[in-house]
Amino acid sequence: MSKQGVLLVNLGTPDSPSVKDVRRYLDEFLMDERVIDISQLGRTLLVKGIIVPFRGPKSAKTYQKIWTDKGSPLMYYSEIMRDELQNRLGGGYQVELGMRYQNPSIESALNKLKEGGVKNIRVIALFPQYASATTGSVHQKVMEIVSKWQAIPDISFINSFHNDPDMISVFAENGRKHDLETYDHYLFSFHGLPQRQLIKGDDSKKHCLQSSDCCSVLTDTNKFCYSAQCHDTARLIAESLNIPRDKYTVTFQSRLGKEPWAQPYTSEVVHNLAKNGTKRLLVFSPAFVADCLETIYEIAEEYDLEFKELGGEKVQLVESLNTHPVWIGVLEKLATQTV
Ligand SMILES: C=CC1=C(C)c2cc3[nH]c(cc4nc(cc5[nH]c(cc1n2)c(C)c5CCC(=O)O)C(CCC(=O)O)=C4C)c(C)c3C=C
Ligand SMILES: [Fe+2]
Ligand SMILES: [Fe+2]
Repeated sequence: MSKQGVLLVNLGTPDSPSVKDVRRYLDEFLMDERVIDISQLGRTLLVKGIIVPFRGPKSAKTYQKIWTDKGSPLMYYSEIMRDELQNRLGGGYQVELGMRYQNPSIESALNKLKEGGVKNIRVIALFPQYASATTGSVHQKVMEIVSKWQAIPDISFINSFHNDPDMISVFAENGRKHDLETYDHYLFSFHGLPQRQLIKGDDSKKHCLQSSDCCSVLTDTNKFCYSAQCHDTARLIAESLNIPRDKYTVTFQSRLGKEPWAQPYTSEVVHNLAKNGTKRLLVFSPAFVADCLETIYEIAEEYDLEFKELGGEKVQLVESLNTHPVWIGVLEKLATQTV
């Protein structure tokens, strides 16, 4: 009997923390028209002329700080997710891992599934909240590759899983490991997105960024809004930990460039909280399923340092889903559920 195929896709990471490999990674990543969604000429000048040459060496230094003897955290956690999911699903399934940028490529993972003769493919982009720049880009790439195959099997895509109750419970459990009541305030810091992309993602053109709270409450009409899905994830984690609404803030980090991104910015909120006398800050980062540069370095090191310089005592990162068995159970559910 032929197997069922599962393709897990994460963002990707450089092959090594060398300047050359980081530049190659940034080039592929930022030349994606869904990530920097401006004209081809504008993107080429910006990415190849400015970001890759200048950001490459700076980024390489931060990658060197988080690199371990097992490699990039994003990669090794993703590999364990693949192996653990394969163990859970057993011989009736073939699970492969692809990265949207760099290695292993989505194409190589899809080819393994083709060689394995799978009868169908379930694509799971490892981003809880939908954004065109992440999940959308993964789905486009898969469709581009598979559209060239002679025999195209049944293919299904998971759009998002921002409110999965088991995923929420893992973030909550990881939060509880930190003596919640010893913190003055809690942040839910999500990866940012240019505001332009939020507006573009609203097909109705009636909701995103049209009023003060339109991107902070998830409804039927803005169900694909990245910001609204992030707010929903944060609300669910906060509710399961009994964190009152005035004790937490939803923020967006990792802004690139000068144009406006989803707000408020994590860096500004961290600064304001420190200046207003907040001493201990617990930070969840539920846009990521695995700890990576953006959590291990940006939150746990950079924000912690800046917070302390302004009078705060501690910015504590809550660990990500990583290899938690309940999270692997979520993947199993996403791989087998009827869509
Ligand atoms: C215009 C630029 C970017 C957009 C839009 C963007 C969206 C986006 N990214 C993630 C997840 C991750 N991003 C990571 C790193 C990273 N992101 C950008 C730029 C944009 N991201 C850059 C330039 C980098 C590289 C690092 C740096 O130089 O700062 C990572 C970490 C990868 C790792 O190897 O650890 C993740 C994960 C999401 C979820 C998202 C939109 C929703
Ligand atoms: Fe990013
Ligand atoms: Fe919105």
